[in-house]
Amino acid sequence: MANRLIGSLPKVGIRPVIDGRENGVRESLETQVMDLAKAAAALIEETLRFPSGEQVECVIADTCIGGVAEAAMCAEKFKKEGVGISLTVTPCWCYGTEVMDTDPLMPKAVWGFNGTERPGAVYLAAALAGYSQKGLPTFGIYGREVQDAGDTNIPKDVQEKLLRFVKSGLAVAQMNGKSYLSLGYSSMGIAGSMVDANFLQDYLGVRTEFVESVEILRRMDEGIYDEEEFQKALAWTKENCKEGEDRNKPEDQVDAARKALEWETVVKMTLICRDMMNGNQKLIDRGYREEGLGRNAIMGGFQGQRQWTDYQPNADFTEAILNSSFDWNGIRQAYVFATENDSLNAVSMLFGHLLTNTSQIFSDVRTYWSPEAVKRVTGKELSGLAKDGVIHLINSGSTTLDATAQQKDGAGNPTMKPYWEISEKEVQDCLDATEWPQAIRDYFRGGGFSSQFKTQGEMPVTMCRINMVKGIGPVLQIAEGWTVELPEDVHFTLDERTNPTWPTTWFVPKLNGKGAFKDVYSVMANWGANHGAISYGHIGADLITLAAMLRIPVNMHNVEEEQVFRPSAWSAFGEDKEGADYRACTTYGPLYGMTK
Ligand SMILES: C[C@H](O)[C@@H](O)[C@@H](O)C(=O)CO
Ligand SMILES: [Mn+2]
Repeated sequence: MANRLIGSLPKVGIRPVIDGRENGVRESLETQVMDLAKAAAALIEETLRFPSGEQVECVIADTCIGGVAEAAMCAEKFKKEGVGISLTVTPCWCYGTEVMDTDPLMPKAVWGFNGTERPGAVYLAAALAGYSQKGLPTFGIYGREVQDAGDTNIPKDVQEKLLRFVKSGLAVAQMNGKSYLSLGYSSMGIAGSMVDANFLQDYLGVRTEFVESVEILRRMDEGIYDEEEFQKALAWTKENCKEGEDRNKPEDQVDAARKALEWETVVKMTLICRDMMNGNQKLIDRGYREEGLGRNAIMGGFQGQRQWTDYQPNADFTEAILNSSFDWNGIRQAYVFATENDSLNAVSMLFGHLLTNTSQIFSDVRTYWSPEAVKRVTGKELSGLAKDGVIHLINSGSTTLDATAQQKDGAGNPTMKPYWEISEKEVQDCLDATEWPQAIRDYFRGGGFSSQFKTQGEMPVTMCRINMVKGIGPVLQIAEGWTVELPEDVHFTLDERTNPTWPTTWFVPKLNGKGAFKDVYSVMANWGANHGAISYGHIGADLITLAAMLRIPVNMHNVEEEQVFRPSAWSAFGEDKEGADYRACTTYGPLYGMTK
């Protein structure tokens, strides 16, 4: 599937730099230097893909770069090719500031080959000194073990840093120039839904498209959606989205005709919200060119509660389907679509999506259950990973159906996969593991249908959240952990106490005995907002690298210190990594704008 956003996907520029002394030195190194560049390109292209499924493409400079002229020619080529991040590689001494990449917006790294025949590491240190001196924070990569000259094998520790840098750098480059579609504005006074357009612009290069929810009504009333697709989608929905038990009070329950109307409405809402994000040629063909162009949105948010949901069916179906890796058109890249228009959680979901290529979970961080409290209300002991307590993650709406954990990895473990690895059977299993009870009319007077499931099985996951703090700006918090499956009777009892018609994920954070991670309770007590974005896998180290590129300090994480990979300049801000991170982010400020 092709990238559905306007513009081409960013490429990885590789800069083989070399000692410029001709008549001997340079000639003796040309092959080795270029071979290193090719080895790095091969690793990246063989390993990484975009969320759209497209291959990551590397562009190597036409020549080795021995001086400023070749550096300028390389920069020119990168501009023409749409390069979004740069990786400089070399095994030898080069002339630091003469060959550096001076583009202030380009995430950059330097890999200094650890070999002693030529002083690659000395160049690395000199180059990083230059980048620090010029205010261009750059990642330094240096393998732990000495390699023999001409060895183009990339050691595991170098691979890990190369790929971490490239994944995070490509995430930065993919966000730049795209939009956040804000449908409606503030929801129930949730601070994250008071969309901060300056944050999105200055830190991510993302513009905010504010659209009133009335636009959805206009398009429904005037038929500005693809009728043929609507019929197909409605039939698929009736076939695959089974209504669950109506848990409304009898006096709030509505008849079959009203429910049928609500199903039609929520399916139309899904088509319309998707069209608003990324357009639809069918609308252009019918003369609705402006609507058909879409808003180039890489993420979106639906205000939902209140106003709209006091009047119209809620967007739980829309949010759940858009966030999933499939719909009536088949298996496809997930969208990033937040409920309650929580734009900060949308950004957190987008980070996870761009780093893992998988769909995302949006949850309230709802309840901490201690083993004692569970015992008190269920009579049962928590055990296994859950033995020290669990956190109930649950929110109506925008959790991907992939979070039913019906997809399996090679070893048969529950997982959430990039869409191109998901089978038709797994899609059906995800759908069959989900029911769609009528929305609770106490909350959603206009009705609608909520996705109801529980995450079945243990999966490694990472919950993160961007929080906005006046006086600092954005901060990021990260909690790696696992989903757990509680015994059915325990799950039922706990779930019934809250909103059993919504999707539940039981979460256990990885504890390290320190600070916010000294116990499960402290993780919840230190969570900075009502929402968290949850992604498959332990991706905390990738998130830390990405945050540093964006100059967003990390206020809480449970990633092992040796995995923390930030630009080399961060070490100049002090030995205490957390404080240094804050000082560096404050010093460099947001990538695309100014803080004041
Ligand atoms: C009670 C509110 O209506 C729910 O939506 C609440 O659980 C929230 O999701 C608030 O973030
Ligand atoms: Mn919520």
